[in-house]
Amino acid sequence: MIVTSVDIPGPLVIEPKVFGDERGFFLESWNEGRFAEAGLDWTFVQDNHSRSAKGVLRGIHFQNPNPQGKLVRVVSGAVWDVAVDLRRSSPHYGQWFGLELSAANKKMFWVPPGFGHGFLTLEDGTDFLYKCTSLYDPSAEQSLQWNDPAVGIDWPLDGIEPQLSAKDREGTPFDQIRAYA
Ligand SMILES: Cc1cn([C@H]2C[C@H](O)[C@@H](COP(=O)(O)OP(=O)(O)O[C@H]3O[C@H](C)C(=O)[C@H](O)[C@H]3O)O2)c(=O)[nH]c1=O
Repeated sequence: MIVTSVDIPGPLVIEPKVFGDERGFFLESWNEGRFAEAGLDWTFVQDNHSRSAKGVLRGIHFQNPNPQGKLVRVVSGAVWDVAVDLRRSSPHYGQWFGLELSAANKKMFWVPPGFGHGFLTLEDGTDFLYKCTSLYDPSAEQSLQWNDPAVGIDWPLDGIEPQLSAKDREGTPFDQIRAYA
C-alpha cells in the first residue's frame, strides 16, 4: 500500500496493493490493522454507493456539525474527485485538491473531516463507493457552490454543462457557508 500526501495537509492518496493473476485481481480496500500500521487509524460507521452517468457533478458536500471523513474509490468508470479545505483555522482555507479516481487506477482518496467533497464523472456507468466516519445527517448537510470563483475548482468539463441535483444547482457561495472552526 502506498500512501501519498497532497499539497494540502490532511487528504491522502492511497494506492492499495493489487494482486493480479490470470483470473483478474484482488485488493484489500479496507483493513483496520494494516491501515492503522500506516498511521491511518479510522473508524467507519457507514458505507455509501452512488452510480452516475458521464457529466454528473455531485457536491461540494459537507456536514457541519457531524463532519464526515470519507475514504472514497471508484470501482467502475472514472471521476475527477475534489476535496476543499473548509476549516477557517487552516492556512489552506478555501483551497482545493483534485485527482482522477478510476476503476483502472484503483486509487483511493481520504477526505478528512473538515473538508468538502465532490466529484465529476468522466465515464458513463461510474460506480462510486465510500466509507464514512460519521452517519448521514441531512440537517447538518451543506452544499458549497461547485463553481464559485472564490474557490476556483478546475473541473475537466471540456465544455459540457454538468448534470446537478436541485440542491447542488442552488449551492451556497463560499463566503456564506457555515464553515468549520
Ligand atoms: C448522502 C446520503 C444521501 N441519502 C439519500 C438522500 C437523498 O434522498 C438521496 C440522494 O442524496 P444526495 O443527492 O445528497 O446524494 P449525493 O449528491 O451523491 O451526495 C453525496 O455526494 C457527495 C459526493 C458526498 O461526498 C456526500 O457523501 C454526499 O452528499 O440519498 C442517504 O439516505 N444517505 C446518505 O448518506
